[in-house]
Amino acid sequence: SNTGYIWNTLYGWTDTGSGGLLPPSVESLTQPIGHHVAHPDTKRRLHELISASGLIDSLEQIDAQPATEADVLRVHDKAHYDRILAESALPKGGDAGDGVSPFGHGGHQIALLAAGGAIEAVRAVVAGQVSNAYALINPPGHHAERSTGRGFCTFNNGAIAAAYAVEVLGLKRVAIVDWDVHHGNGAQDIFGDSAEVLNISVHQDRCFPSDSGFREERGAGEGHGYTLNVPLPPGGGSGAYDYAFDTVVLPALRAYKPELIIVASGFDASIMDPLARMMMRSEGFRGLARKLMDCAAEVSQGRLVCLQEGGYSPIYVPFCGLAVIEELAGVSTGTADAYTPILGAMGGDALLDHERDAIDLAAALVADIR
Ligand SMILES: O=C(CCC1CCCC1)NO
Ligand SMILES: [Zn+2]
Repeated sequence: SNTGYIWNTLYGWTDTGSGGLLPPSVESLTQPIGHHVAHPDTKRRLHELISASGLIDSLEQIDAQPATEADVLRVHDKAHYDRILAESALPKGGDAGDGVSPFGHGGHQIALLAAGGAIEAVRAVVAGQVSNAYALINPPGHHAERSTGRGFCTFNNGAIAAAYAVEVLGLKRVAIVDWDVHHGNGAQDIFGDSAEVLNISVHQDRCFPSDSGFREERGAGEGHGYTLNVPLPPGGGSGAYDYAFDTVVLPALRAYKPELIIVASGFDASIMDPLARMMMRSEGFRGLARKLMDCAAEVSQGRLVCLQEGGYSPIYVPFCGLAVIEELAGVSTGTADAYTPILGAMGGDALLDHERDAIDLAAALVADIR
């Protein structure tokens, strides 16, 4: 059993501009700054830790190929695709669609390479070339909707990969498990009326987008019941996430029996992340990966593909990612997370009553999955 790994130098060259989160503006006195929260250095540092720890020697490198227009148009409308290409041709590039998701000149090439990396990982896992895979792709995708990009996402990498698995590889049931701390609104928008893709999102309640991700959003028509949202109160750690996975995510996967599990793997639920208020540590993410691997072994012949989404702490994302990819590969490099003594002592891992109550309400929705 071997683990596929995707990285491309261009994923480290996305141009997130000179703002910290918003573009700099003299009018609003938002100063320019060296690193935008989504600066690609964070994900490049994860790649470098995978290399420096020696883990990379246990992984099978898979080469990303750019997604084609046809790949993108399975989930996005042509107007979105055409606008991204047009803005990418501008000297200073453009924006994915919400005004806070900049990309540089030629950025469409990197966005297509991210989507293509997701496709290649799914292709290799379904073909049995590797037993599971981690695609360290960038820019992320899970906020991108059919008609627009948003939340730093240009094309919905996970949705493009899921649609490829269904329409090209002929799979009948694909599950997307989104443990990024923000709501997986993109797959919900794209697959909301389909039972062929079960979309499960565990996220901080009303963090981003602040107006979606509620339990009541369950899909429509054929898709009713196949959108499953698990909003968590702020401040949750591994107690909340483990309980959410044990009582909602894993039972939903056992009921649905997907032929492939795609993970929208963001590390912005970590205690060090600037864009959310959860308290996960690297060992907590390792535990979620283990739970999904055990469930995949039961239901999807072990087929599990992790796609990088968010994660904004250049200090801590490397250790969260290393833990997950070590677990996928069944390898221990002996690289202890040096931050555990400090960050592990900050509390937040106990499951609190209000977290349990919120998760129990989502658990009731699993009954409608068949
Ligand atoms: O990591 C992300 C991006 C969230 C930010 C997008 C704008 C403000 C919050 N989504 O998963
Ligand atoms: Zn996120």
